[in-house]
Amino acid sequence: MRRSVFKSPVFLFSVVLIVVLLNLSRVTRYITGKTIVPQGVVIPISRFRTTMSTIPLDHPYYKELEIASLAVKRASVLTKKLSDSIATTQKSGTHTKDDKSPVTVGDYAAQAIVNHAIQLNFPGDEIVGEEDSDTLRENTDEAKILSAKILEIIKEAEEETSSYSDKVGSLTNLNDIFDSIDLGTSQGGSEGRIWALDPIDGTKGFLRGDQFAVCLALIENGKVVLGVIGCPNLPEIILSNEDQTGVIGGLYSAVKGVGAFYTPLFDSDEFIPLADQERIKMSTNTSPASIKVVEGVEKGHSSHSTQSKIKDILGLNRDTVHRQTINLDSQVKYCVLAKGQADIYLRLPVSDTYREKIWDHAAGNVLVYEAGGKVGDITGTPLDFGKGRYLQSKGVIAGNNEIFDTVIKAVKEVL
Ligand SMILES: Nc1ncnc2c1ncn2[C@@H]1O[C@H](COP(=O)(O)O)[C@@H](OP(=O)(O)O)[C@H]1O
Ligand SMILES: [Mg+2]
Ligand SMILES: [Mg+2]
Ligand SMILES: [Mg+2]
Repeated sequence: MRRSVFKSPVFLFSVVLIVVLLNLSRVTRYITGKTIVPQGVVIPISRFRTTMSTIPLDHPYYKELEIASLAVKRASVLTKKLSDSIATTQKSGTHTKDDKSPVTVGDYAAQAIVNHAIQLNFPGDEIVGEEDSDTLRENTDEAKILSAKILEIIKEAEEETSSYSDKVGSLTNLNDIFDSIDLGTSQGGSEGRIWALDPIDGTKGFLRGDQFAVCLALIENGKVVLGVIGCPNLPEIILSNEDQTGVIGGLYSAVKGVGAFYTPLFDSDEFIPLADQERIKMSTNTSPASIKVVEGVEKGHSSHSTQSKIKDILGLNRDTVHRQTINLDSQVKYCVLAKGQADIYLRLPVSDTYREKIWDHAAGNVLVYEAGGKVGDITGTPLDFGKGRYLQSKGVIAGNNEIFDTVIKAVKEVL
């Protein structure tokens, strides 16, 4: 009997050869750990994955995102260490500013690190930063103690994150540190590229050992186009004030037109491209029985009594409202919202004259919009980041797209 052509060695060899050729890139990757793309260029696997994903490597602001993420990560490593030994920071590392608000060695050191990275990579850009070095340059014992501590903690953080020094640089003496802090004096405005930096947002939370965030945004011609928020103490899952679990430390990023993303903050000592991060989305919940509201902790920063009235009008039950309210310091509130773990953020003004600072909201703003939500002032008007160092509006309200208008209606009813 004639042997079937399908069983001939030549045929079987040809089939194996075709399969191998079709999977050449996989086979090469298996053997060498590298990937060969058709042009014969060898690139690392993580970059290959990014190229193949829906988010291209050449997405807008890729380099800005990489530098911002590394700088925020280094500042987060530094502030997390201080936060874990908060008793020492409280005692000798804190100064009270003229407006009676606290500033710590962590705020100064984080601002120096991030400003330095921006200047090194984007020397033509301006920076609106919260802090300045005036107090540190004074000839006092307090200034000397604070400055020595700042130099020490910056050196420590740089050593721990030395793998990214080629990208974000390093600071080795106090003069350079003071000059770097003072790069943050831009008056803001509606033209050009301006970074907004809050080196520690929620300093009061930081000093309690609670939530705080390192917040950096890029504003272009008055519009926020990129935001990176390092949340060193934030658990991955926030269900209520009592129920919070999962990995501690999150990095939240958004690029206008690309999306909003989450990745653990301390897992990796390199920049994770967005394609390898988790895309995050706002909720669509509008049910009064299950919606969650995020608010600040400090009663001096937002009116908790006005917020209670708004929750009443929205139909939250008085017996369960405490379980539906999550109190968190800093811009971590925007992160929890963007991740779909809460539906509304209420920040009702305590005074008629207070104007919010752009660095307190810029990064969170683009994060919420890119996750599919809205942010406005108490009238629902979008926040204008092109008016200088301050917003010229009152309060902040944010929510998912479905609920936002209803919340604004309730706010108007109460005010
Ligand atoms: N009267 C006030 N109303 C609203 N925000 C205020 C305020 N006084 C201070 N803040 C701001 O509230 C921020 C903290 O927000 P939250 O209360 O949501 O944690 C502070 O940021 P810093 O901690 O960076 O100084 C500070 O800028
Ligand atoms: Mg402050
Ligand atoms: Mg702040
Ligand atoms: Mg701050």
